[in-house]
Amino acid sequence: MENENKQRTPHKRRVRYKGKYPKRFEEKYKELNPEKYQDTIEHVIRKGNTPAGMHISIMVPEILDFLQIQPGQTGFDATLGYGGHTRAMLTKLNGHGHIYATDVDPEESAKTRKRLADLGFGDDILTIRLQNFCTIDEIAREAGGFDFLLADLGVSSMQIDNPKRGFSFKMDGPLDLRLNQEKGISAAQRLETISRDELAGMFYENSDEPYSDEIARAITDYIRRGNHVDTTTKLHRIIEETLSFLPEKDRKDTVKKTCQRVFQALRIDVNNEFEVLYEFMEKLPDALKPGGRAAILTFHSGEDKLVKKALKTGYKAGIYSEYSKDVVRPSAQECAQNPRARSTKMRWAVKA
Ligand SMILES: C[S@@+](CC[C@H](N)C(=O)[O-])C[C@H]1O[C@@H](n2cnc3c(N)ncnc32)[C@H](O)[C@@H]1O
Repeated sequence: MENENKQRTPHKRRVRYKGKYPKRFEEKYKELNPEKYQDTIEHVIRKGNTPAGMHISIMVPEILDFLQIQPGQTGFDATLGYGGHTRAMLTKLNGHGHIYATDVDPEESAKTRKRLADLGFGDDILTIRLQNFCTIDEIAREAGGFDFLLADLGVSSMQIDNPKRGFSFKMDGPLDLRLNQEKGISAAQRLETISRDELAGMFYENSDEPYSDEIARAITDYIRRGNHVDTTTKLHRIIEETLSFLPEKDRKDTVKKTCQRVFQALRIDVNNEFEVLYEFMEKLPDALKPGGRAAILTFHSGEDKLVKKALKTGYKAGIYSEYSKDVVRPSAQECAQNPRARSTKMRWAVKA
């Protein structure tokens, strides 16, 4: 009875705990300032993640071991990115020699140029060009040929993690996928004009997508009804709906893998990745000095097949004295620490 007489206090809902880590890319103020918040960065890396605005370079010891860089040599880093490999190679030069580096991303390469200059790697030892690596012949002419060369293909973590670039289906953003947002057309624009058959062919040829036809049909039907596939979320949803016929137990995983393949196929297309890689591999032998060493990291089977074939053909023609008959893979420990290393394959060749 006593209880009934007690005045009821209205139940107050507890405020939901939002967690102490910022979740949105723009809020990651500590991670986005790696030089300032070193301990936060180390903590994120120890947990097996890549801090926002940063890229963890892959297979650094294996690359350095193969390239055998000596002070006084001239090298080429075809894919500057965050500059981690460039920095490691510069350190091997010990203040003597020169590295030329290219990247097509104006936003990230400007940041990397500053970061490396702040570390003491200025124009005297490092030349950075906002240029496609398929112009390797021009740069080799200027440099007088290369003793060592690295190409770490694909995209950097900074590009993947920045929702404004549209590389990841996991974050909402414009469906762009260009490495240089100042040139060419975005993936969204490409989808506006491409035919259904060509789109299905693109998904199949660039990424071996098993549901190429179904997804191409769903996208082109959606556009024909007057809609635009202009965000990562819209494309993700279309893929999800297209695969809704799958048994529930397999669906989530298949949708994820399909998204990865479809986004990759579009990225390859809007950046002409196979065309420029083919041109680069054709020009590579003439860019190397006799005895010059080249290492190439690939991240999917299309790239790897192209690189493997070019090196094998060059070896058979006597252009290379040695080449990697088997791929070199990152260690299990590296893959555990950096999951983005898992799909990496390294191939190499030595100019005769
Ligand atoms: C995997 S990241 C390189 C990361 C770098 N090795 C590091 O340690 O930070 C690949 C980079 O290559 C650039 N890239 C891709 N294709 C290119 C091309 N055809 N020409 C020049 N740069 C390219 C991308 O913009 C990206 O910055």
